[in-house]
Amino acid sequence: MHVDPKAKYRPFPPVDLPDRKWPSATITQAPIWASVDLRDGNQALIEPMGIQRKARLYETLVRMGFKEIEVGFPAASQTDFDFARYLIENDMVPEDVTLQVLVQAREPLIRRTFEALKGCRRAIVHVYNSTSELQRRVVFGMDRAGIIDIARQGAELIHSLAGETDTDIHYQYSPESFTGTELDFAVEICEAVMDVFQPTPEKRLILNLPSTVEMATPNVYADQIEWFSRNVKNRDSVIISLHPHNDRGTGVAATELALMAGADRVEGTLFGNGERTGNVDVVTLAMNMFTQGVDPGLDCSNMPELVTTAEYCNRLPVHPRHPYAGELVFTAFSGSHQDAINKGLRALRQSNSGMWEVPYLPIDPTDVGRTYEAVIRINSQSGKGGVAHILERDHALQMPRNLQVEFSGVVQHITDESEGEVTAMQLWDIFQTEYLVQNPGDLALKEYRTVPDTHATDIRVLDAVLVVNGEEHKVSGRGNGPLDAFVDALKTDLGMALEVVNYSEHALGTGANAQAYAYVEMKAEGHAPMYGVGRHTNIVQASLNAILSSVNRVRRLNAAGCSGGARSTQKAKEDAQAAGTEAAAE
Ligand SMILES: CC(=O)SCCNC(=O)CCNC(=O)[C@H](O)C(C)(C)COP(=O)(O)OP(=O)(O)OC[C@H]1O[C@@H](n2cnc3c(N)ncnc32)[C@H](O)[C@@H]1OP(=O)(O)O
Ligand SMILES: CC(C)C(=O)C(=O)O
Repeated sequence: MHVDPKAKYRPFPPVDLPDRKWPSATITQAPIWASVDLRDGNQALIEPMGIQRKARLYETLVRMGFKEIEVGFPAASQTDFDFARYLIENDMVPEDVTLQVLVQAREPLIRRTFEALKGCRRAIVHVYNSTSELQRRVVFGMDRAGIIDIARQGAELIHSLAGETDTDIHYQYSPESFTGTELDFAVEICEAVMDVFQPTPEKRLILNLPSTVEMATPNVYADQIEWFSRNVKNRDSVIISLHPHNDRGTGVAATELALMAGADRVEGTLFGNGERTGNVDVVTLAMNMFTQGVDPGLDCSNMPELVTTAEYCNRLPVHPRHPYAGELVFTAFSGSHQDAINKGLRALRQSNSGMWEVPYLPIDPTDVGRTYEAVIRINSQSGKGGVAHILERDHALQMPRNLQVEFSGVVQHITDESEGEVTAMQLWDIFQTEYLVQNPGDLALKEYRTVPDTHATDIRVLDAVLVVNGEEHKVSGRGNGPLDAFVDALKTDLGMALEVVNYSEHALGTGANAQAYAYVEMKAEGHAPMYGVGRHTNIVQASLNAILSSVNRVRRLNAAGCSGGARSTQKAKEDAQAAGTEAAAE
């Protein structure tokens, strides 16, 4: 059924603020943060937290550096009441942390809230009532004056109870559904509440302007906040607080623009848990500041622990793509990204500027307690850079470029067929199978010796014993060095034209037992150049092994009836078996 959106929804009217200032502002300092995980986050859960889960989350919030924490709605549920008591009676509120509690502007609920706070050193009592045109009409059936009366009466009772307690009470008022409230009315009702609480620059009233439902583009929220901030009286006696939700998926953007518009404080939750699409995600906000060089004043350096705690307490998962926190957000599967990351990380190691500059990695994963290990992962979208990165990282291989190209073709063939990921361990297995491990029918070098040629001073003779399928035979060749002589010996033995196209080597570690790797690119008759890789404590033997590795790969292809360049040995065998040939046989 087609729904005509024009017939059902109307556009949000713009705010009349032609000289708006916020578009030119930048965020240069962190706001006052208030966590509402234990209240707004909790009230939206399928299974609300009990005391034990609340306590675990509370302790995490304190460790992160939150100084204001809304711990519940004590008049609404016994658990929330008991939790406030638990924190107070067990002296779990650090000197610099203030507990905040929410209450509707209703007398019995307010009285019960003050009971929950008995013995608390300092607290923020947060009172709210809905002010939007829609709620006035359909929920409360009241005009503006009636709604102001609810707020004023609630504030008066709170003010009077605050005078009777030893707790240092701070006040917070929310014109709930602020984004759906006419701005002049929002100012009017807030000023009515200010008249009751009489805030001063020394003891400011928190005016929390919630985007209870996100109803418009983020710039509209910023306009609303700038308009309010300019028009409310005694601006220096109020703290303008944001409480954004995320219905349009732009809660973070709206918050950032509203901070540019002059807000002082932000209420939100870890990873954006909360009603419907959630409250604004304070972790993303904090990390967005961090990555602009602004200290957010919230410690997110152990992100895995924050994720584990949030998932445990909320019994909801954090999405693998969640900014800064998701399992996959520091991972690249695609080839060109891997290549750029690999080059960026190398350039970073060589630079000493200290500035983070790696393509596709907006932040250093170690800043949030993640490692580089999982940055590059391999599937069919991956290229040579990623493959080379993992083999260098885990096995210190310095693969020449052509070998990278060749081997990534082998890997891609496998990942294309499996449609899955190849782990770092599997990648190493594939590499070993392709280049380092003996297959049935492969030639192995048992021993060799070189002696100077009696006829020419610059020529050496190499005699070697090769083993194939357990049987030994001798080969001999001449050349201007051991490699050359070994290739000569193999040409004669196999009756095959062979030529070394490229050669490189490197040591792995230092000392007498250090291994060396040799990489030899060989051209065999009827085949594209193919690499061989050899490993040994003796560099000459490593090179000879590399030559044999390449020759063996050619022989496997020949046995499978194939010619060409990089192909998986496994695949060649499968093809051969399918064709009724015994690939591995001599
Ligand atoms: C946007 C937000 O997140 S606001 C926070 C919302 N959180 C919660 O609601 C979770 C906890 N709430 C509760 O457990 C319950 O709603 C309670 C215990 C607080 C109240 O329960 P009940 O007394 O059964 O009231 P219920 O919530 O069903 O009804 C609301 C009544 O309070 C009135 N009301 C609602 N909000 C307010 C308010 N902020 N101030 C004054 N009156 C209010 C409504 O108009 C309605 O009045 P009516 O009975 O005359 O129609
Ligand atoms: C009580 C208020 C601040 C609230 O939770 C909201 O508007 O979302």
